[in-house]
Amino acid sequence: MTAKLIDGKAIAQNIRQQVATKVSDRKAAGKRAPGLAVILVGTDPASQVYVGSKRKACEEVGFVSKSFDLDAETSEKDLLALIDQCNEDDTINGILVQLPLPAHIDAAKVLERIHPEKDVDGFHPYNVGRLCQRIPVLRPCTPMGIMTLIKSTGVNTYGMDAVIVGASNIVGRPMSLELLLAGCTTTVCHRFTKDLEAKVRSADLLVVAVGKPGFIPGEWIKPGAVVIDVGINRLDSGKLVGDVQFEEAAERASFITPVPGGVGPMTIASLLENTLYAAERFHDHR
Ligand SMILES: Nc1nc(=O)c2c([nH]1)NC[C@@H]1CN(c3ccc(C(=O)N[C@@H](CCC(=O)O)C(=O)O)cc3)C=[N+]21
Repeated sequence: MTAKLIDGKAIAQNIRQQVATKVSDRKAAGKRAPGLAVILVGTDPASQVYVGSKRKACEEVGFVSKSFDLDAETSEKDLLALIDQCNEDDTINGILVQLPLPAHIDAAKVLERIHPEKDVDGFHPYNVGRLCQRIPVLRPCTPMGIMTLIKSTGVNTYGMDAVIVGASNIVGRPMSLELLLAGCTTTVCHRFTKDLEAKVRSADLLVVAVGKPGFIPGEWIKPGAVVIDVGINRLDSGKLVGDVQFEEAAERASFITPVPGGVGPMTIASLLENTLYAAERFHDHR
């Protein structure tokens, strides 16, 4: 392997430590600990694991985490009422509704109900629009964490050709806005893209978020490229792998993220940063 590994786990741990220090300083100054409401609808085992690690991370840095576990049949109306209640609650600085939601609930409607100042996932159209117009406030957590990883490499992103594979609302689209803001020329690929191979081969910076194990062959990586793998796929063997064929890609890339221990831990670190930011910027008088 010739690429340098980007150690997301260590970088995330460092951010968590910095957030914890700021929280204890706030407490010493007589201010309230930031509060995060974590709302889970249903009992999807993967969602339960992710929500559990977010709650644990909150407590580790000294936040107050408020858990709302609703059963899978909860109506949209009841969920909206809970969000209204969290919007009103001065002890809550951030609201996270774990996705995916059950099919009978309109997720876009739910996310729009969260007050933009408490939208620590950065999914509200207001916050996406702010990022689009180069005046970000609360930024979507996974792309924000990826920007922190890219900065850690010291590479200059200005003028890079960036290719993003996957055009979801939670990763691919906001990722393209972040990279545009960082001076890249960005191409977003999706299921209708012609000649994906040629586009990937042209990438100085590649971000892959499709959720298919080994979807990008390692030979497609341009020598010296920076490779960010957002996929987390569990194989039947129990092994976790990304969307990029790691060993082959690592022979060609200059920097590459591992799975696990790459992008995943950064998503949670960004959530903590956003919650602290919301508390300081919008609710500091409390
Ligand atoms: N409203 C909302 N916000 C989210 O941020 C959100 C969501 N819904 N729904 C589900 C996805 C998934 N997600 C992850 C967070 C951390 C890891 C993580 O820490 N992964 C570790 C461990 C992987 C493992 O062992 O499973 C790693 O990659 O090293 C992964 C995935 C946040 N999500």
